[in-house]
Amino acid sequence: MTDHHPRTPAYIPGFGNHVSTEAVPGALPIGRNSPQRPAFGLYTEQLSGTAFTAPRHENRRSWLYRMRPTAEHPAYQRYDGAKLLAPGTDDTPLAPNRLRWDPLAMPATPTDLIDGMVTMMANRDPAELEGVALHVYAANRDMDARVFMDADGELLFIPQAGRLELLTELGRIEVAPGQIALIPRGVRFKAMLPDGTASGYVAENHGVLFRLPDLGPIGANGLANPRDFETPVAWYEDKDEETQVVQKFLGSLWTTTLDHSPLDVVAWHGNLAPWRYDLSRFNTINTVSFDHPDPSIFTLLTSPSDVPGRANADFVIFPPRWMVAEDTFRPPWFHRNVMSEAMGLITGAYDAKAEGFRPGGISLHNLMAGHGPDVASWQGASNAELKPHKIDGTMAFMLESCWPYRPTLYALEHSQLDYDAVWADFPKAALPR
Ligand SMILES: O=C(O)Cc1cc(O)ccc1O
Ligand SMILES: [Fe+2]
Repeated sequence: MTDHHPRTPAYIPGFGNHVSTEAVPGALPIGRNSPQRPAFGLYTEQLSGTAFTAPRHENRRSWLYRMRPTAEHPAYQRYDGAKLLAPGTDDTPLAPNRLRWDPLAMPATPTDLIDGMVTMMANRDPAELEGVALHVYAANRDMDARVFMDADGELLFIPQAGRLELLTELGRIEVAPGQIALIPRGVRFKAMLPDGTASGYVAENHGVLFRLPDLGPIGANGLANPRDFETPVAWYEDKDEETQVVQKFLGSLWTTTLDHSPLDVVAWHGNLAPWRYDLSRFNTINTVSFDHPDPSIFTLLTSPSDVPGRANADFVIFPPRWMVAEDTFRPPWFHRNVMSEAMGLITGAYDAKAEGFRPGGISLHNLMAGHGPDVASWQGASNAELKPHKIDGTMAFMLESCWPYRPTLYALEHSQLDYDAVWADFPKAALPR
């Protein structure tokens, strides 16, 4: 067995670039994708992220040069672990209530990332190639001799505590709380836990690939800048050992066993690849005059739907920032949104919720649910002296979708009791007599 581990992973900067990378000199064919006899007897495989015929500016695919073809595998059988991952959502009528959850507890027994994932909510059927799911994970064991792969969508990892080392077919990514990482649909990977334990969120996108939002009048720069995304260089392991593959396909989990590690891609080229991004690089833009802009100003990634301007999913962050608005109620306003809002908190406190929204927790405000500042935050912001103030030491995110979310049965049974109470007893306005 050889483990090709230079000490620190190396990365190539840029978003959606056409990358060429080889872990062994001479492994990557030059000037053609599919030579008659690839170097060293490697196998050529194209991995598509868009239809072959997608317009050029949308088209995403990579060519992999691997030690064995992915096609060589025994039949998949149902996987009976990870009982809380992708169990399907509850389809009894869903009450239009606002919901919130405390962080997931660390499992009492050794549990790896696959078995430590819990699906909290989802919308649409993955087979429709639309919608998103939000999962949380809490794990305390490396993925040993097994890999995961999701045929249902790309996976956006949002660590909350503990680093992850994601060993993927296309390279190694280290990701810490405060960073995010994306693994494209279909890419196999295993997660190692350098800190022993790790917890966080995973946004699963069944729809069109996440991309950077248009910037409109903001101009050519700002928000997440393309050069801050980092794609790993080629890396592989040469392991002739039994390896279990767990696959999520059409909302269910399946497994097969290989006699080797499928993380055996020695070289690849293309523009479909994993990446990581440090949230502190986000160039946050906001008002310097008055009023609280719509949260779309904080969009880091978007997955459009077929309706212009109405996202299948927007991934939005709420980073540290200066608040300077004059004569303005500065936190989020009261609102009812036709889009559905799932939120998580990576660290610190969120400016619309004085307490109860904890790092690692989740809130859900589905379409048309009245929400906004809780009573304590409203009181505080209404009476605050409006000098420049830095919201610091915090990072929240929102996975906003045009499709209403349905919580899983587990989520419905584990939500906070009486979340509604945070909006109880606002004083009535007093009109002039
Ligand atoms: O509900 C929320 O907290 C998210 C949110 C934040 C904001 O600044 C404006 C609107 C909005 O939905
Ligand atoms: Fe909201």
